[in-house]
Amino acid sequence: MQRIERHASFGGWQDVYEIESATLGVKTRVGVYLPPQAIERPCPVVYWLSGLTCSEQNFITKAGAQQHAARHGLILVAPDTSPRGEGVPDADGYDLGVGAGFYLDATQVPWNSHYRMHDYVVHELPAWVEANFPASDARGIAGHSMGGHGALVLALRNPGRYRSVSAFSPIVAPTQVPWGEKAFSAYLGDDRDAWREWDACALIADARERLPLLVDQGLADEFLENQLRPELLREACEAAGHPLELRLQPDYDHSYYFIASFIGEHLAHHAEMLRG
Ligand SMILES: N[C@@H](CCC(=O)N[C@@H](CS)C(=O)NCC(=O)O)C(=O)O
Repeated sequence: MQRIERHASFGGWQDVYEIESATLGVKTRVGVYLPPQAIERPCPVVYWLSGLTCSEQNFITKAGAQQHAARHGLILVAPDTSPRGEGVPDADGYDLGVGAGFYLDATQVPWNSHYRMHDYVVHELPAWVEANFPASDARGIAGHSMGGHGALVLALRNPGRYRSVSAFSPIVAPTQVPWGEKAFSAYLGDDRDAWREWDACALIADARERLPLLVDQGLADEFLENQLRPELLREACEAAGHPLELRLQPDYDHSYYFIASFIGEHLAHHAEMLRG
C-alpha cells in the first residue's frame, strides 16, 4: 500500500491510499479519514459508497464529513466506484463501466474479470482497514445514488456485517429503472431473476435482519421520478415490516450540496448505532 495524500483535518487526518486489490485485479484508491480519537483507541468505521462518475475524491472533498467524524470518533473509508486502469473494460456513457461498478459481482464477459465491487467492499477492503488502522470491527455503510443502492444492498445481502446503514438519493429498485436495467443487462446478463439479488426492494421481502434504514431524498432531484423512485422502497418496507425512516427534503437536488447539508445527521445516526 502507498499513501498518496495526507491532509490534517479537524484534528485528524484525511489520507488517500493506493492499494493492490486481488479482488479487482488492479490498483485502486481509497480515502481514509482518521479522527483524533483513533490515536488512543480503536474506532468504528463507516464505509461511504459514491455514485456514478465518482472516484474516492468526491466524498472526501465535497461532503464536509470530516468535522462530524472527528466529533463522533468515526473512521470514514471511501473507495472508488469501480475498478479502473489498464486492462479494465469500459463502455460509452457515464453509467456503465469505469465509474459505474454498481457494487455487484459481474458474471458476464468481459466485466467478470475485474468488476467485483461487492466482494471488494464487503471483504477485502474491511480486512485491509482492520489490519492497518486502529479500527474496531463495528461497521456502518452509507452512500449516494448508485452508492445508496450499494449501501442498502450490501447491508441486506450480508446480515451481521454492518450495524448501521443510511443512504442519500439511492437507486432503490435498479431492476425497474433505466440506470439499473442498462448496468444489470451488461454485468449480470439477461436473466432478470439473477438481477433481484442486487435490488434493495426485492431483497427487503426476505431479509434475515431488519436493520433500520435511514434515507434522505431531495424533492428537486433531477433523477427522482425516472431513476430513484423512493416510493418503491417505502412500499417494500411497509409490506415486509422493515424499519425505514424516509425523509423527503423539499428543494434539495442530487448534488453534494444536499449530502453536505445532512451528512452530519447521518453520521450521528451511525455513531449512535455503532456505539459499543
Ligand atoms: N449529470 C451527471 C450524472 C451523474 C451524477 O449526477 N453523478 C452523481 C452521482 S449519481 C455525482 O455524485 N456526481 C459527482 C459530483 O457531484 O461530485 C453526469 O453526467 O456526470
